[in-house]
Amino acid sequence: MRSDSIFKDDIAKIIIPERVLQNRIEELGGEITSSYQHGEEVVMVCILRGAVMFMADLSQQINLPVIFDFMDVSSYGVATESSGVVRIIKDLEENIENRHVLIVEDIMDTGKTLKYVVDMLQTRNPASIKIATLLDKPERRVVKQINADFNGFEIPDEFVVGYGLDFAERYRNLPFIGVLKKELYS
Ligand SMILES: O=P(O)(O)OC[C@H]1O[C@H](OP(=O)(O)OP(=O)(O)O)[C@H](O)[C@@H]1O
Ligand SMILES: Nc1nc2[nH]cnc2c(=O)[nH]1
Ligand SMILES: [Mg+2]
Repeated sequence: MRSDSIFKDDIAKIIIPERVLQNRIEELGGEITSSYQHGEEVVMVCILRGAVMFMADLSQQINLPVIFDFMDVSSYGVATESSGVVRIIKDLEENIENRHVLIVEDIMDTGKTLKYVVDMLQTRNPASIKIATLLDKPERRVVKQINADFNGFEIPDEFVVGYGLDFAERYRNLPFIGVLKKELYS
């Protein structure tokens, strides 16, 4: 039995069902593939932990040689509001100098996490940096100078969970994006 059963009483509504999510990821993979030269190697940088599901599914839709790497940065802790202080918990293993980097993120909210990551990776002189985010909450943006090159869905300002996104580390294994019942976190 899948994870939807155990958590079904905690979810107020499903905003992106599994099939819709997977169809869009397939499209994104196509867009990303055609944005690079044929056969160009791409270092996919997954921002732990939220982007794990998206990285796994998106990478299978990219028809290019890809390298996996992982960076762990965290700004939320167990809260639903960003602290604004981004911490690096794990850095990349790869040297990205002169290589094409695709940052893979689950959600752009205030934009602070991505701004921090992009600025830091830029100092390592990659050939290019592009950003793929599954979700974007444009109403919440604080850092204005950052935009995703590829985005799956624009969503309203609601705290979402599932498909990698957590609340207090739970719900990451749901196969869809949903909104948690308010009484669980307020
Ligand atoms: O645009 P921002 O306001 O910076 O928010 C977006 C970031 O917040 C969440 O990560 P979090 O720091 O909660 O860690 P996690 O990925 O391990 O859940 C999410 O996965 C993004 O990385
Ligand atoms: N789980 C979760 N993490 C976030 N980080 C920034 N916004 C969100 C959100 O809506 N849900
Ligand atoms: Mg994250």
